[in-house]
Amino acid sequence: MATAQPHYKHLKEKSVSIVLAPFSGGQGKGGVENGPDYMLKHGLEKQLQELGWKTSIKEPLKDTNYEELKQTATEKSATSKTKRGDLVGEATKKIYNTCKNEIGDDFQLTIGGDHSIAMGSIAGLLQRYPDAGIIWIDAHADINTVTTTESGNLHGCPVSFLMGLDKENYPPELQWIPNQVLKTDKICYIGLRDVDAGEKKILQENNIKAFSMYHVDRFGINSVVEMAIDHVSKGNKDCPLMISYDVDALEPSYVKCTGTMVKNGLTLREGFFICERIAETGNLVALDVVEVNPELGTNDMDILDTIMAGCAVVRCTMGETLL
Ligand SMILES: NC(=[NH2+])NCCC[C@H](N)C(=O)O
Ligand SMILES: [Mn+2]
Ligand SMILES: [Mn+2]
Repeated sequence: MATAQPHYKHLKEKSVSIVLAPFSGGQGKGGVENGPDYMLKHGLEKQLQELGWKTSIKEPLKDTNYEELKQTATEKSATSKTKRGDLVGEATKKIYNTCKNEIGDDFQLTIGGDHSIAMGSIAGLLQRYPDAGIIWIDAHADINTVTTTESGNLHGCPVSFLMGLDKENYPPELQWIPNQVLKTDKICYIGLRDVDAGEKKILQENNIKAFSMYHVDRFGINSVVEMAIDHVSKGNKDCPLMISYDVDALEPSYVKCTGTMVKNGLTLREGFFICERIAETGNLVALDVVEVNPELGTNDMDILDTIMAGCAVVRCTMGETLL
């Protein structure tokens, strides 16, 4: 049976802005800033053109060398428990401004970088599509607050900052995030399996919808994706949708080059199916692909596997279907 070619009903034409976010300051490991470069070298732009997309590249971080700054940055700023708030604040604000002001009617494709960059991409997207639903694919909930974080790494916190949780304790550099730009009932997780105790409490107290690996096994990936779409769409069949995709959601035997691997993840097919099914709704307007870290590979095969998985996530989201 042939699947209909996905369409993108909110876009005027099949045109994509590829926002490069080569940033690693949201966590401690170097190399994740090279994710965009590797994915482009692997032919991502051409792959999109072959799927019928007009492409253009945006580089919000071009004028600053964040890697150099990261070397010299003090691990913790005096005002906050979280690390490198100054760098993360500055980088995500630039990504935000690009996503808010420079995408027009294009599809917004942001390539990380660590997951802290989603503060910029999601806040920016929600300025253009205030009702958009966010489907967050990840082994982690990334909803720690300044108070709950154990690692101090801001890539473990973007969701809480977007929701305005624990706002009194934000590092000053992250005060730019529009207050409560993301509503607690407009996000749904798939793939969770490593959630900190403080995060579990936040998820429960705020009634945030989450499908862990248990739910994927219990209901099957098809039902889980359906429930996720329904939850964030709130009965609107034309609700714009965004996927924020952390490649560590996938089973690490296929995706080894990522900074916080967790075993027992989604199979590649489950991981791709999520994107294909959401694309089929015609409501997709944006995607993040984050946490591809080519430097963590011990051999070329491992690196290639991870890059290929990242590129395949993009293609499945942007119209590649099995006919
Ligand atoms: N985007 C990620 N890979 N996040 C991992 C977060 C891990 C842990 N929960 C922390 O807050 O440090
Ligand atoms: Mn993760
Ligand atoms: Mn993540």
